Amino acid sequence: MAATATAAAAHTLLHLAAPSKPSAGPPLPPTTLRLPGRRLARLTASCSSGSGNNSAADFPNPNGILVAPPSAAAAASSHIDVDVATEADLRENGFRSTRRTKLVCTVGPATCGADELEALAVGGMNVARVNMCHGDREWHRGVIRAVRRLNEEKGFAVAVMMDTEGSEIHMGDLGGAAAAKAEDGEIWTFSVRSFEAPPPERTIHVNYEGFAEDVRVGDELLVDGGMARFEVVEKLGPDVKCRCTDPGLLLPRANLTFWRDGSIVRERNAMLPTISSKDWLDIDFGISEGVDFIAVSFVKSAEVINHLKSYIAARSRGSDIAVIAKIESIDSLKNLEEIIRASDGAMVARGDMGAQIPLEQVPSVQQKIVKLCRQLNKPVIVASQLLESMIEYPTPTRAEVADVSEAVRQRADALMLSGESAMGRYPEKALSVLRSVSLRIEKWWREEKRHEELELKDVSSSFSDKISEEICISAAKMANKLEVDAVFVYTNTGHMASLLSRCRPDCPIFAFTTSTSVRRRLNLQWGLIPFRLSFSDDMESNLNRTFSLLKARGMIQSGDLVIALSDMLQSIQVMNVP
Ligand SMILES: Nc1ncnc2c1ncn2[C@@H]1O[C@H](COP(=O)(O)OP(=O)(O)OP(=O)(O)O)[C@@H](O)[C@H]1O
Ligand SMILES: CC(=O)C(=O)O
Ligand SMILES: [K+]
Ligand SMILES: [Mg+2]
Repeated sequence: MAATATAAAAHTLLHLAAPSKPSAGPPLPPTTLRLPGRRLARLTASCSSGSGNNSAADFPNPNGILVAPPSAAAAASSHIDVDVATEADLRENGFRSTRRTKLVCTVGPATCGADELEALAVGGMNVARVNMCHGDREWHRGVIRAVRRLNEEKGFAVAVMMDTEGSEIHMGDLGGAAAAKAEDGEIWTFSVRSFEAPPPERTIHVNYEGFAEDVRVGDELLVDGGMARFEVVEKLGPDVKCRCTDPGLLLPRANLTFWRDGSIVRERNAMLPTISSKDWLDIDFGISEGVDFIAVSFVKSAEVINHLKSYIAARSRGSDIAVIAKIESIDSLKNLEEIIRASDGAMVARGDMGAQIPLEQVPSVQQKIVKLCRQLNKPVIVASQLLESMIEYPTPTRAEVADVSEAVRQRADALMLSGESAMGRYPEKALSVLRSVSLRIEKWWREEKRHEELELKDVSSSFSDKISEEICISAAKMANKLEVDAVFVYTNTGHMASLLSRCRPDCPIFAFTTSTSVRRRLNLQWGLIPFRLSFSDDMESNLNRTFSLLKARGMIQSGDLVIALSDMLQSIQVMNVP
């Protein structure tokens, strides 16, 4: 095999040495890539020049190697698409120390500029989230396109997630104000009337028509699950007068719940649709902008997920958008398993969840959802308030670091920043805290050789899928016992890569796929390093080509021990890189 590998390497290198564009530039020494920092940004900034407005134009990556655009399938045989942030991580830290936990950043006013987005990508953002609760479609379009441009021009593979607004009860947008402060004893008016901006003083619009009818004098009104509390003192037609009993900050479009005798009141509001008419328009927008994930807020049942999935299948003609169920309401907890089975992944949306169940139940619910998702082979994101204090301060609290550590220790696929990256003062610092805490806990876990005693139940329904599942379980065991450097998986749909990720092996998983969109979606899953590469069903030649391409970029070395799997052949091989 060594002989063929050398021949293949020579063949491929010939291609690399003769790029079709003179602009490829001289190769840069690998040591010029450093994470974190702005250096990479400046280095790659020149890459965009000359690509004009042709988004599919070839461009040299920082290593001087020509990288194929997604559409250049014919020319792709000697190309491999690698995320520049991951490549730098691999070069700097080696296989064993790459980060396994994925990072999602909510993009907002603090991070929507091209430079800020690039800084997040350099800092390890795997998925950019836009929240349709805030901003208008034009704003979101700008962000989605900026992320795409970053990927095309600078070699990142950041996926885009659109999060629906949902139709739970919430306040209006405060007429443009960033926040309002409610003080103890003040009387505020919550009204279903619409107001010209700015609304009268101490007046809040409520989006739910039935609000004034459903509440009763004496009810307790909670803003964002307890950021501020009010007691209903008087009802006057569409207006409800409330006295502030727990002072706090009111943020635009904050969630509202009302409580009676210690229980949350869910009368007609329980009948609100999960996907409102505005959400459907947003979903159409997301489909046309080609987002990778749609996260559905306030999911109540599996039915709504199935409905959305068939809508997407009919609308998006082949391009696959993954549907993530946000677990944040009492109903979603009641129907948890069927919802997760129907979805392509789940989010533990602790913000609203904490407003619907007692706070002390949130940690155990989180653990339960993370475990269930792992069993059902669905990626899971732990979200909200991970580093809340970093909205204002440059360092996290000890408790926040402990919370992040716990989510990493539970081996959630991904962690998410909300306000910290959307409107906080230190988005890059917050991301770097997630990154360093993830790396540290993952390392500690490996050093302690803690392979948790999670007995993985069968997930596959077809016999062929069962074979893939068993291969992945065996490969992960072998990888741990033989202490291999990486598992390579050649996968068309990404399924075998996710089955491997589910086993949470000690080494990273290099997932090779022919599809740009599959590659972006795999970016949400634990331990996967997705590459785009065209390959055949001849594993010998796939491996030789991959080895020489990765070696040429300094990402692997002769002698590295690798296990290789393929979902076409359902094969498993163990070998040293020649
Ligand atoms: N596109 C945006 N424009 C303006 N502000 C935004 C935007 N996205 C997020 N924010 C701000 O960041 C805060 C946190 O974002 P986050 O996405 O967690 O929203 P949220 O209102 O808590 O809703 P959700 O329950 O869907 O997470 C928001 O309350 C809002 O103030
Ligand atoms: C993320 C989200 O929607 C929540 O925590 O409520
Ligand atoms: K939302
Ligand atoms: Mg929410």
